[in-house]
Amino acid sequence: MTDPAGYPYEETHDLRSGPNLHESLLGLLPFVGVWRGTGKGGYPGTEDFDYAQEVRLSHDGRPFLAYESRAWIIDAEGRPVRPAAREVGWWRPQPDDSIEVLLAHPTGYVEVYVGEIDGLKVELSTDAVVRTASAKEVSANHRLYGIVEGDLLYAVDMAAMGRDLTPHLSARLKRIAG
Ligand code: HEM
Repeated sequence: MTDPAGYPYEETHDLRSGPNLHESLLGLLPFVGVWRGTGKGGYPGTEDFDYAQEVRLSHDGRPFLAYESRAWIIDAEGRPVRPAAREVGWWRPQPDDSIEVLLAHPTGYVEVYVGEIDGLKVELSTDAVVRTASAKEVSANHRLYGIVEGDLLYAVDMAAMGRDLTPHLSARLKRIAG
């Protein structure tokens, strides 16, 4: 029995169950799911690092995807060292294959991206990065996501601490559900 006080609508990362995918999300269908894998990161002046990450892209039948990501630093054997970046937000595809993405971070940033969906590729550039007074200086980010051999690959370039866009992250994630 459902909890009478619970939220009454279903959300899913699995296209075989739950509400029908809104037709405006058809171009993003290959991205819907739960993904897990590892990546490498770095930035000038900081030590390179390895990380693991889980990303969930889900929908509730409306014309946007819910996006959640949790990452953690790993050692050379893949063991967790400490929790790292989290981000949550929304992917909002538009009728002309452009896309608007909003992301919020616990490190004090809110980002608005604009970009393009091109087949199995989504390319995003920040239109605005707003940060709290205590956050480090980040002025722009660029992200490229792609489905390659069924995996979710991405790379992030970041303009921070007075630098232009410079590689910060790249990862390959495998579908673990959906
Ligand atoms: C998978 C996601 C991410 C991971 C695992 C990650 C991890 C790291 C690590 C380990 C560092 C080195 C210094 C430190 O430990 O603080 C770092 C630096 C930094 N990261 Fe990330 N990060 C991620 C995503 C992001 C995102 C999305 C942003 C911005 C919106 C960001 C902004 C920064 C900044 C500003 C620095 C400092 C650079 C400097 O001091 O020169 N990171 N990150």
